[in-house]
Amino acid sequence: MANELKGVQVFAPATVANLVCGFDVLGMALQQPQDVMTMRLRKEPGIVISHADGYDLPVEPEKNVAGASLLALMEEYSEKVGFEVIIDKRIKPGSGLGSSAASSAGAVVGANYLLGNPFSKEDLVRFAMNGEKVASGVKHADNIAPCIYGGVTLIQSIFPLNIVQLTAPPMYVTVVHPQIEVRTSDARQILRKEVQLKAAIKQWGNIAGLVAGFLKNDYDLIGRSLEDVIIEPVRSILIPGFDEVKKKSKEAGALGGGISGSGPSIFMLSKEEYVAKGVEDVMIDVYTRLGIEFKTYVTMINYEGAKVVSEK
Ligand SMILES: Nc1ncnc2c1ncn2[C@@H]1O[C@H](COP(=O)(O)OP(=O)(O)O)[C@@H](O)[C@H]1O
Ligand SMILES: N[C@@H](CCOP(=O)(O)O)C(=O)O
Repeated sequence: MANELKGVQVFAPATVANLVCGFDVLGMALQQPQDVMTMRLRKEPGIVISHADGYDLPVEPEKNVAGASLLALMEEYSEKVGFEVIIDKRIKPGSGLGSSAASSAGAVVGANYLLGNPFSKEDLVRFAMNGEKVASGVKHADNIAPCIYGGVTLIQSIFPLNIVQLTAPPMYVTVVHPQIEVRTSDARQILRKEVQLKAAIKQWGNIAGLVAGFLKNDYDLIGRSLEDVIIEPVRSILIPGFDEVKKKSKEAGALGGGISGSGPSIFMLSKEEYVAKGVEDVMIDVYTRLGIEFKTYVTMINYEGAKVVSEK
């Protein structure tokens, strides 16, 4: 039964997908930045979307990732319903911080709450994957899953969907977002479709090592496993300053890191806050010298995920 609520405000976190070696299967939710969405039930069926963020994004439901996700949810809901969605994006589209996932996930989390929570988190991931299809042409779940579940997630299988929520020790995440746009669809287009067996062996060893490091709270193992021999060599050429940021961040004590999602954002993991702040200084120095506009964040893993923060 739908809640007799006027409306809700939803926070949906940025996410770091891939986590270096786990292309399309690993992802982590961040405490900052977050998208803010205001949603309410409409008496008439249908979806009305507006943006309060100045981004020139489509508002036709089937062209906006939030709308596409809500359409999937409405198809499975037992009654005809309608939603109004006001999106205030704090995660810039094309950032590599799961902008499309935040809008998709926030929309279905808010809708589910307004309907009295009839759907499971796994259902919500399935619905929100329709938003990723609009954004990048592919129904990947490695941003959506951590955005909805929080923390760190593993997509063991996409079809059928099997999400494994991992434990992970507290870590600082330093992010630099060079203000250039790298669309996920483009960053997928340039990838080779086949890999060498030698590279595959190294990659799946790193994925297993990274997952084991998270589960064992083993920071050294996490650091040693943050290596990508398949995707990063191809995509890093799209990101000016990448190699220098990576090298100098490690020298500053970071555990490791790499491209956030499909880029251009770069993330680095650190055990201590002072190291995370030193890594931020490295990032500021590199992009100031390159003369490229950028934003930085020093944040932590968000163990909660997208949530309704207030009722209107
Ligand atoms: N509500 C929305 N939020 C973010 N992106 C959207 C939204 N609706 C449509 N899009 C499209 O999705 C693309 C952003 O997806 P993507 O390139 O994956 O960015 P990110 O890497 O930040 O997730 C943009 O090009 C934009 O046109
Ligand atoms: N696995 C995807 C992740 C895209 O993340 P985003 O934050 O750039 O949307 C990919 O690498 O293509």
